[in-house]
Amino acid sequence: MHKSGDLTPSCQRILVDGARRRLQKSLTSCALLLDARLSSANAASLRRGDQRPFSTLNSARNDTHSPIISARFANKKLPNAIIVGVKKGGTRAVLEFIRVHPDVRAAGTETHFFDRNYDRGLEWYRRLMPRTLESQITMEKTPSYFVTKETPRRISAMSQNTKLIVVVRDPVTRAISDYTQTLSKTPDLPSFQELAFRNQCLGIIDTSWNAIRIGLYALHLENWLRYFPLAQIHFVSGEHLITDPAGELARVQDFLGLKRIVTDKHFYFNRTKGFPCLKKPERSASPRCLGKSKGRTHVQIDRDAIEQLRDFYRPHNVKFYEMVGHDFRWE
Ligand SMILES: Nc1ncnc2c1ncn2[C@@H]1O[C@H](COP(=O)(O)OS(=O)(=O)O)[C@@H](OP(=O)(O)O)[C@H]1O
Repeated sequence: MHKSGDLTPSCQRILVDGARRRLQKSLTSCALLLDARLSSANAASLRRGDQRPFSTLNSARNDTHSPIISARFANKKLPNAIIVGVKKGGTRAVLEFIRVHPDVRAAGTETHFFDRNYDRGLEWYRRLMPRTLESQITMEKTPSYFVTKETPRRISAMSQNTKLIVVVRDPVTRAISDYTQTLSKTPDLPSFQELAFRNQCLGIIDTSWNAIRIGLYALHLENWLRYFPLAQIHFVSGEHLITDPAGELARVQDFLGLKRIVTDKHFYFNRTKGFPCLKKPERSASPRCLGKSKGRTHVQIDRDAIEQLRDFYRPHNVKFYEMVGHDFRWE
């Protein structure tokens, strides 16, 4: 056996590093084993219908398990900020752009926790989140939240401090984008006009059609303001997001209390795509644009129908501008 005094400093370092690696390895396998045991215990508890809030479950764990386990579990946090809408507003772009920031980690897929999966409980939701350091914020995006009646109350029950981001876009263009997406999945869909109007000659809009209803931003916002102050909701212009992504991202970073790290240096305009793209997305060194379903060519809608929709939305838009204190200029 060596005595450390017999060895040169570089040999000592090699021995220390080796010991540290072995220790690290055995701690990791120990933690993985316990992690697996806890996962199955937790799955059993969820099968039993254990719907206790996360804080209760977590503190129960902390009572009985080692600091290694607490650390492993503590690093999946419930989101601090959520992009709650609007569908086809540019929500994917905002999430992909903001997650370039080193202090942001995000769930990749839409969780639909607060609208479709609420019964699964907060622990299920937390598990969908990425692991984060204490200094990092956790985010997710599910655009349907903005128009789901129960969502504001449910998010405020999780945390009244949750920061909310809404990407808004001209409701007429948004409706056409929404229709274009549905048509791509359902080719025998009735025409846009058939769905948008109860009576096109009389200019009567069918507000029960989701593609129309989602664009009534003032109406939906009223519901959010019952649970959150306006200052806790940040609105991104879907139009500016395309023409000036760095400008919009600067405001998003300010709102989230982050240093402005995502800047114009992160974007380039891809002429083939016709949209701004990232030079270096999260965890990748090569440039990337959003997928084919983002930035589709829209179905052509006749001018009269568009004018009628503009007339319909105008008072709703004005009300929305007044509520948020910003004119988005959808004319
Ligand atoms: N950089 C960049 N690249 C591609 N697309 C961009 C970008 N910025 C904003 N957009 C706009 O995002 C629209 C899709 O919005 P969402 O991501 O919210 O759609 S979804 O609700 O998640 O389906 C999508 O709508 P369509 O153009 O109608 O396809 C885009 O206009």
